[in-house]
Amino acid sequence: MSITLGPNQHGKAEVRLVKVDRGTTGSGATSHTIHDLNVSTQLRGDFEAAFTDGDNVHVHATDTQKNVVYAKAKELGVTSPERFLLDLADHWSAQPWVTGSVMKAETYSWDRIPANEHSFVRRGQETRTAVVDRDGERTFVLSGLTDLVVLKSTGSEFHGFPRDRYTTLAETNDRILATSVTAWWRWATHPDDWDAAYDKVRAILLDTFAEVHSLALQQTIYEMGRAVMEAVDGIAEMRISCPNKHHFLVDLSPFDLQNDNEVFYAADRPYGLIEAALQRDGSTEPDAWVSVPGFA
Ligand SMILES: O=c1[nH]c(=O)c2[nH]c(=O)[nH]c2[nH]1
Repeated sequence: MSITLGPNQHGKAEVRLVKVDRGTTGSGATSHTIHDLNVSTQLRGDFEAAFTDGDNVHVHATDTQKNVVYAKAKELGVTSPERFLLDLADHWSAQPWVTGSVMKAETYSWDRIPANEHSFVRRGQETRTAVVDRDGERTFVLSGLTDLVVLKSTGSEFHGFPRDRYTTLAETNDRILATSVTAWWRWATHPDDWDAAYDKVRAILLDTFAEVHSLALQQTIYEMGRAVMEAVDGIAEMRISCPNKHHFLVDLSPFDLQNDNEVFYAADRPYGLIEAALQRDGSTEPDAWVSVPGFA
């Protein structure tokens, strides 16, 4: 009996690429565009020996394939996913032993937050939530939202934190700030129009995220909650939970390319998790929060 190797391929799956185009508008303001892709590459060709003999002489390492995604984003830009995938396919067709490739991309769409030219909300992501908890005479109403994914491509810094022998994080005065907001707010008095109230809170959360020049996600969260509670009297308390969706600048120097804050690796884990409760006049109703998961 002989066993033969059939079709095979190798590549890098789910390369999370964020490319920021920092163009300018007619008014001279800088208008950013986000290209947010999840790219997977596969190569086919004369690669049997790696499978049958462990001979890697022909293998284009999947790590190299990942690097090509980031380097081509810088060299050629990302105009459309199709154009970008064709560019990747062209690159690999020109390499030895490659006879074919499969390049795939998922693209995530972002809508601009009207407040400025560099803040975005991910399209069609969020869920509106509500809890009514009645116990005898008492009724608590919580409104909320989850998975409100927002990103700003500038206007965020993080520095001044303590350093010791375990600290490696570089200080930055210009980073991407991205998070997925989960927020709850407790009503002390009920609004006349629940839907309008929800829209108002959502809009304030987005505008504040966009407008606050952030020195930490902590500060942004607090300002978002504060702005809502200052604008909407009936809200007595808020709880906000935000993962810090880290975007790491890709080091393109090994490829003799400069990365001017343009090409990022969007890490999905681990992530920072920043949470805060805000109270009007320092008062809280702990019983109201029992059925809301995830907050300390
Ligand atoms: O906004 C931030 N807050 C932190 O507490 C923190 N910690 C970290 O590593 N990066 C950040 N960013």
